[in-house]
Amino acid sequence: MIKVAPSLLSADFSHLRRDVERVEEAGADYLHLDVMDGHFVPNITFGPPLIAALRPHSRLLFDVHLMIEAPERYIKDFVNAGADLITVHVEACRHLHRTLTVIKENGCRAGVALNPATPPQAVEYVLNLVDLVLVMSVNPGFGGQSFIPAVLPKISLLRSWIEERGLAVEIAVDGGVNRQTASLAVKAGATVLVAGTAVFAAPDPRVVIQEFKSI
Ligand SMILES: O=C(CO)[C@@H](O)[C@H](O)COP(=O)(O)O
Ligand SMILES: [Fe+2]
Repeated sequence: MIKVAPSLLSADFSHLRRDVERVEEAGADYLHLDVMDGHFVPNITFGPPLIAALRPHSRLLFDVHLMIEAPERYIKDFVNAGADLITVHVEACRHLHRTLTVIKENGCRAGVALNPATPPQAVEYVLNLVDLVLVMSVNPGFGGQSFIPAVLPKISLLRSWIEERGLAVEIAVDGGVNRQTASLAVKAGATVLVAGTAVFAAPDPRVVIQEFKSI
């Protein structure tokens, strides 16, 4: 069954609680929280206080996508804020194995993200440590960009490694996910669809979420 993770980046920032409740009622599985620091990516969003403020109002799995340099400095803050899954970028971690271990030791699920130009081999030796691999299908930093189809073979290769090793690792695809690209990503082996614009700009998010879940 495909899981859907609406990205809060495309919500109405003056009505965040309302929008979170809306996607939860519409059948979302995760709430995808894009944290950006203005260094790793050219944009700044929000941090632990906002996540902590939303936490009491939702039972969704809080999926925190850290687009920040040296994320190991902030793992505890995001755990305390209520993250259930913390995903770090392979490009932002000097000691990826250690950072993923720290996330797990803090009782959180661990994810690792790959930019479009990063080869899948970059996560080959940590696949046994993670719960999720996040394949970026846009260059991170902004919502509303177009899906880069060149990442599809990367999803397929990761899926084959996961199957060969008998691991229970989700593959999420993030960026430019809409009706067409969602099908391509699922065919390639993705099991989690992150979507901002497609969900929050839709007249009825429920229709989109249910469509994605039934692919
Ligand atoms: O991490 C990111 C962007 O860096 C994503 O989570 C986007 O927020 C997805 O937005 P859409 O491409 O679906 O509008
Ligand atoms: Fe994201």
